[in-house]
Amino acid sequence: MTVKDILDAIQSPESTPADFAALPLPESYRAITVHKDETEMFAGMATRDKDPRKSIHLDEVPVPELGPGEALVAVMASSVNYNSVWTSIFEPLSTFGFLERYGRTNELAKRHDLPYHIIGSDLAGVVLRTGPGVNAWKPGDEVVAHCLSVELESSDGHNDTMLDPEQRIWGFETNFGGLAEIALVKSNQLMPKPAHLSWEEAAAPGLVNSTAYRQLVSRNGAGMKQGDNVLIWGASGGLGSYATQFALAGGANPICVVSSPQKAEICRSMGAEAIIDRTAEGYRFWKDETTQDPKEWKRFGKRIRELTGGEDIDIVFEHPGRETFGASVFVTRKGGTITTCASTSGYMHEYDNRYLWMSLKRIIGSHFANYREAWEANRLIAKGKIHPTLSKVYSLEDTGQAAHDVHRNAHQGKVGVLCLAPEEGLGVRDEEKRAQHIDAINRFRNI
Ligand SMILES: C/C=C/C(=O)SCCNC(=O)CCNC(=O)[C@H](O)C(C)(C)COP(=O)(O)OP(=O)(O)OC[C@H]1O[C@@H](n2cnc3c(N)ncnc32)[C@H](O)[C@@H]1OP(=O)(O)O
Ligand SMILES: NC(=O)C1=CN([C@@H]2O[C@H](COP(=O)(O)OP(=O)(O)OC[C@H]3O[C@@H](n4cnc5c(N)ncnc54)[C@H](OP(=O)(O)O)[C@@H]3O)[C@@H](O)[C@H]2O)C=CC1
Repeated sequence: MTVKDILDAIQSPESTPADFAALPLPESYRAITVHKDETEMFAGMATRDKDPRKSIHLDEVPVPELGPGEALVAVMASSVNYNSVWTSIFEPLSTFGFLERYGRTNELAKRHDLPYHIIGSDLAGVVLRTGPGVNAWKPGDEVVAHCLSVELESSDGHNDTMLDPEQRIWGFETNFGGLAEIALVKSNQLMPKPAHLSWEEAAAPGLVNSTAYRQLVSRNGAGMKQGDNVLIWGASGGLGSYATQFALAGGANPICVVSSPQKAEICRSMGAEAIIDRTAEGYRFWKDETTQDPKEWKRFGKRIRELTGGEDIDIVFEHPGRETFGASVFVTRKGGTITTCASTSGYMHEYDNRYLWMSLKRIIGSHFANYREAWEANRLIAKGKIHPTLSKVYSLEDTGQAAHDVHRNAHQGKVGVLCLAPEEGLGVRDEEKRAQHIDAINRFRNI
């Protein structure tokens, strides 16, 4: 039995759940990994020069043992998230520390502590096997998986599953991730695959869409409302391309920040009107490595007022971090919210706290999404209210190049990876709904 037999079953319209259940599992499969004995390979290099193509490998690995409440999924497609870039450059920490820590928690979790880390936090595919106690899913189900892995043995996470003390991001803080032909997930990560999308389109939104949903829309995040002015950094990037759609769909007014005319054009085609090209306008929020320039914050704020008819920002959708955070706090209106989920340009932020307390602003930390938020975010994709922003699609072999593109900010929207799927465009089950949304689905393709 090989993965080829699994693919044949998936591609045959006659396959039944019983056929999938009867398929023997292969002994091994191909997976994208980083290696524990290479964690020092970039020591001393500048972040920008660390090259994921050197640290990312395609290996043949054994199929992991299946535990209670878990599922093995045949992965048709996955996508590149920035967390895989962080893993591949071993910043801010080597992710092997996460696997070791997880491995110490219980007997079954020891499986995750290996000398290789199979990365990837998105997938679209087909359930192969479910472990004891799984009733909601069965072999043959077409699924996507969100990346929240929780144990839920502590009451801390019972109201909001992101608050579980054993909260981990699958494929980043756990092993057996989605950039592979087979993945191991907890069955509570599974959600129905949107029927009008191909495998690679369905695999693209998961992580960033759910994150943007919590950070911007959910009451656990900024709780955006109609008419809000929302400043969106990287508005055509992974997170930003979904934040922009949520702002537009929710009756808010996105002020999109991008770094090229081409990216400005994509935002315009999504329906945004207020767009700032940060490269063309040359903002330099830092005079040097240690000194910010409040005059530049003001110039940026003035530009926002020009675009909004004199209004300031209700919500900042933050993730660049150190480079932009001082400006983000400054341009927020009295009582407004800065919501942050990352620090791509540096995590030691500096801002003028007088503008925060005197104007009663709030900073909200946000991370991925709880079970329910991830489900709601996927539901919006399935309903055709929010669309994938897939631009380019790579083969599993070329994942290193795909991660390199994202690291260098040479990509648009989301970058997809074909795992078992032999070509793009497969897996669409609802052609009628697809036809209704085809322009939006293809908006980011091949740009
Ligand atoms: C969905 C996608 C998401 C993304 O893409 S996010 C971007 C990628 N992710 C990242 O870059 C995040 C990477 N993660 C990290 O950098 C680290 O993960 C953290 C900095 C978040 C945490 O580091 P840690 O080493 O896990 O935690 P500590 O708090 O620095 O150290 C743990 C020790 O500190 C003790 N401690 C914790 N809180 C307190 C306290 N309040 N008072 C005193 N001690 C405390 C603990 O007990 C423990 O101790 P003991 O080492 O002895 O076991
Ligand atoms: N905590 C969480 O749950 C999550 C955190 N993240 C983190 O969020 C960050 C962004 O992820 P994602 O959106 O997928 O990445 P992308 O690279 O796809 O998009 C980020 C965009 O931000 C803009 N940007 C990058 N650097 C700067 C800068 N110095 N100043 C201003 N704008 C900048 C760029 O757009 P442009 O050049 O057009 O301005 C870029 O396209 C990563 O660090 C990631 O790890 C992501 C998802 C979930």
